[in-house]
Amino acid sequence: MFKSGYVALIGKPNVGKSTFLNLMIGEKLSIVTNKPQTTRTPIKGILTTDSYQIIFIDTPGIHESQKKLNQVMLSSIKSTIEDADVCLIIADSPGNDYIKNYEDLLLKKNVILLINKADKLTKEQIDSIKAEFLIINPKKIIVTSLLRDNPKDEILNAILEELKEGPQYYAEDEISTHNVRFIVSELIRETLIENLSEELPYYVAVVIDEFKERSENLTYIKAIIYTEKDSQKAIVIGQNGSMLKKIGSSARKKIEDFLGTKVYLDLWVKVKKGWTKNEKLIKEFLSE
Ligand SMILES: Nc1nc2c(ncn2[C@@H]2O[C@H](COP(=O)(O)OP(=O)(O)OP(=O)(O)O)[C@@H](O)[C@H]2O)c(=O)[nH]1
Repeated sequence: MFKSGYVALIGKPNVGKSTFLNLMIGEKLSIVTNKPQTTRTPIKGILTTDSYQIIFIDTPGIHESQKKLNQVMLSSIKSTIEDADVCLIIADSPGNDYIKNYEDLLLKKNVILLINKADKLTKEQIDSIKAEFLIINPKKIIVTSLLRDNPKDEILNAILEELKEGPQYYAEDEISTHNVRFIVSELIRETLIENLSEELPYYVAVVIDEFKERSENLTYIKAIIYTEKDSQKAIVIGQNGSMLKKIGSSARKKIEDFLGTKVYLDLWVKVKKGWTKNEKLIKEFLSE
């Protein structure tokens, strides 16, 4: 019997959703950084074997803020939960009040609770996390450290127990339905996050403007970094262009690793005033 289904990854910012996806899929599909809320668009990772196909959807970290940008994220989380066969909630500390907002939706779903970062948690903390999630009645609770342990098989078995017989939705060699351009734009955004101070990355969007395979060994990529204000543009560029140069060289190496070719990366910085408050622009910038 061939099993298949969609698994939604849910959790607060920074709990380890991207680390999880990378562990399960083994490819750098979703960006991993130590700053919260770096995942904006759901990313699908696909795991296919002879007997099952699991499609993971990475949701943006759940956030309480009412800002426009976050409202777009919240509705995307709810629709991801609705469409999912299994909901995998990841928590890394007590304080998960947000779950009450999703109680009705989640009670109708097969929920697996993954308590991550056990390497840093006390027994009391683990118990209080478990207690907080009782209201949504998880089918299974896994306590682990995604970084220290290798819980891939344990998690897979828990997911497979909840999945039903189903078709193979995607070809075996597809690991993501996101196109290469999107992954490249995420690698550039990851580099921006690594290099800029706390706040700024949330006002920055990356759009791939040109993507050309000049030869078998060389890819030309022109990417535009949009900021909200002139002052932010100046920070991204840095003194005499030093910051942009640093970001460009570090992002280029990541993209070369990912594509397996040499890359000519042409980075431009432009100001799009107030884009994080404009729903149309948010959708345009964050779509695949
Ligand atoms: N100590 C410890 N740290 C971990 C573990 N798993 C993940 N981390 C770290 O937690 C941080 C956040 O991990 P991510 O995978 O980016 O988290 P995320 O939930 O995808 O974050 P956003 O996409 O920003 O919401 C990174 O610095 C990880 O290295 C773990 O088991 N133990």
